Order: sequence, then structure tokens, then C-alpha cells
Amino acid sequence: MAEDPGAFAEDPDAFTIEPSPSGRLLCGGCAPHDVCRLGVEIAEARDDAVRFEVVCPPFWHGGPGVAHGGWTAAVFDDALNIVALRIEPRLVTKSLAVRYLRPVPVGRPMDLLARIERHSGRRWEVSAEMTLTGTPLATARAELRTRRPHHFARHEAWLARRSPSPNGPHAES
Ligand SMILES: CCCCCCCCCCCCCC(=O)SCCNC(=O)CCNC(=O)[C@H](O)C(C)(C)COP(=O)(O)OP(=O)(O)OC[C@H]1O[C@@H](n2cnc3c(N)ncnc32)[C@H](O)[C@@H]1OP(=O)(O)O
Repeated sequence: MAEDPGAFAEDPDAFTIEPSPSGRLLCGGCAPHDVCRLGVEIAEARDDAVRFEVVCPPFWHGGPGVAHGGWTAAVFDDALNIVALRIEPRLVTKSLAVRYLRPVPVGRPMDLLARIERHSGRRWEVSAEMTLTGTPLATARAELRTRRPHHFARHEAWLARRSPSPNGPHAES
């Protein structure tokens, strides 16, 4: 992320994912480390598709030797956004559907291919498949949206209107 984080406090909508010093596209959590802690690396990029090499780090295991389903979903969220982020830097995920076909092993390099299925205006439909030696382990589809202007500022204003409730933080809807 190349932009000055201080700028987001003044204008949160200035936020975009930009290549890190080593050229990686990283989320806000991983950018300071300059490495994807989910274990995702871009292997090959074409106009409407990106191929990734992914390895589930051991600390993301959910059962003996197999990945937590949340790791798989997070990896798909990243990959499905990256395929469109190369064209549109201001995206959010509107929906994400994952099909878990087989257990995903920890510590084994896998292939993930993400592609743009459709794009019209603010609407993006993207899909991806994670494979091990050619066998599908999981697939995903997502709807993305180009952020409207002031997306994060609207969110912050909405949050600011929520005063802490005596009944706890989840009392208001
Ligand atoms: C190699 C390295 C690998 C690693 C790579 C890492 C790269 C990193 C990749 C990381 C990628 C991670 C990517 C992620 O994970 S992004 C994070 C997960 N996604 C979100 O947070 C999205 C949350 N959802 C929304 O914001 C909206 O539902 C969207 C925008 C999707 C609606 O969109 P849509 O086009 O369907 O409808 P609309 O724009 O007409 O809105 C409809 C209604 O929604 C409300 N609403 C909308 N906006 C706001 C708002 N701002 N503040 C407050 N309310 C808001 C509002 O009620 C509005 O109605 P109205 O009241 O206006 O009538």
C-alpha cells in the first residue's frame, strides 16, 4: 500500500490497494509486513484472469493438517478482488459464496485461478477455483461493487451516530 495512511484519517475514501515496495498487492493488515500472511502470491496475471500460488500456513489449520474454512474464504476474497482491482482500485465485496469440495491441506502449494465473469458499471461478477495437482478443492463466486464516493466517510458518519448503548454494543440495529 503506497499511500500515506495519515491521509485516510482526513479522507478515508482516498484508500486504495497499491503495490507494496516489493510490488505485492497487500491488504491493510499485511502491508506493513510486505508479505501476505495468508500465503497468497500472484503467479501470472492476464487481462481478465489472475493465477495465484497459495499455501495455507500451519497457524491457519482448522483440523489436523487441513485449513480452516475461514482461511479458504479469506484467500478467495483477496484473489477475487485482486483480479478486478487491477482495473478498478476502489472495490468492496458485496457477496462471497464458497463451495468446499475437499479438505484443503496445510503447507502444500496449490493453484488458484480467479477470473472476471462480468463487469457492468459498478457491478463485477468474479469466480475462482483452488486446485491441488489439477483436482478442485474449493470454488467461489463473488459480487463486487465499485465503491460509491464517500463510502468510508458515510460509514464513519453512520458509526458516529451510534452512541454506546447501556444494553451493550449490539443493542442498536
Ligand atoms: C498477492 C497478495 C494477496 C493479498 C491481496 C490483498 C489485496 C486486498 C484485497 C482485499 C479485498 C477485500 C475486499 C473486502 O473484503 S471489502 C469488505 C467487505 N465488504 C464490505 O464491507 C461491503 C459492505 N456492504 C456495503 O457497503 C454495501 O452493502 C454495498 C456497497 C456492497 C452495497 O452496494 P450496492 O451497489 O448493492 O448498493 P448501494 O451502494 O446502492 O447501497 C445500498 C444500501 O447499502 C447501504 N450502504 C451502502 N454503502 C454504505 C456505506 N458506505 N455506509 C453505510 N451504508 C451504506 C445503504 O443502506 C444503501 O442504501 P441507501 O441508504 O443509500 O438507500
